[in-house]
Amino acid sequence: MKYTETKLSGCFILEPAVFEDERGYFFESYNENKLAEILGHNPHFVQDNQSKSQFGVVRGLHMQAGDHAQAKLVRVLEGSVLDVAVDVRPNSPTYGQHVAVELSAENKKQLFVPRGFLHGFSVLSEQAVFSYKCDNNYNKEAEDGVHPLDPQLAIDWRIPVHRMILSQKDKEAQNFTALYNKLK
Ligand SMILES: Cc1cn([C@H]2C[C@H](O)[C@@H](COP(=O)(O)OP(=O)(O)O[C@H]3O[C@@H](C)C(=O)[C@@H](O)[C@H]3O)O2)c(=O)[nH]c1=O
Repeated sequence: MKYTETKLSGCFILEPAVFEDERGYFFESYNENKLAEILGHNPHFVQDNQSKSQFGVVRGLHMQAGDHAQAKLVRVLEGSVLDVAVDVRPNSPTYGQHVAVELSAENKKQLFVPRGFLHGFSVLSEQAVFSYKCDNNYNKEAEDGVHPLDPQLAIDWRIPVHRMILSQKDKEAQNFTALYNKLK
């Protein structure tokens, strides 16, 4: 497995070794020991999620607060997405910075998003099936987020604004300053 730490400490791009032969391919989509070696700690994943979305969908930016914070190991089973992680760890030197990585069924890349990050993705292909592991359970009351088009974050989702499809919750999400004031 190849891996690269992004400019945001603890946030890693993983590239599993893919074995191809006349039947197709094989790869380890998750290996606890290898991941623990890369991260230097062993996240205990307790929930797997899967969603399907059409072109232009932007899901995010989401997080769960406090004791309900979640680290996520994310990948794409069908299509391609631009996956975005924003560092909102209060004392982090890269606070407010983000990384954006194209994840696809084709490139089989994964992103490990630590606790204390906002996370979201946009769908670049006609459809995309997105899959992720979480190290803490879903808790509706602990959900928090920031509008994906927040001007301070200035994320290029690589989708024309008039084609973006957002949930009602995401359309109504607070701005980055409001989250900052809550977390500080
Ligand atoms: C996230 C989640 C949602 N749900 C329910 C609540 C709601 O009725 C329905 C759809 O939820 P949402 O609109 O929040 O789904 P979605 O916008 O896909 O939310 C997800 O976005 C990505 C970017 C993330 O990082 C995830 O952690 C999660 O926040 O599914 C669960 O039952 N369990 C869960 O873990």
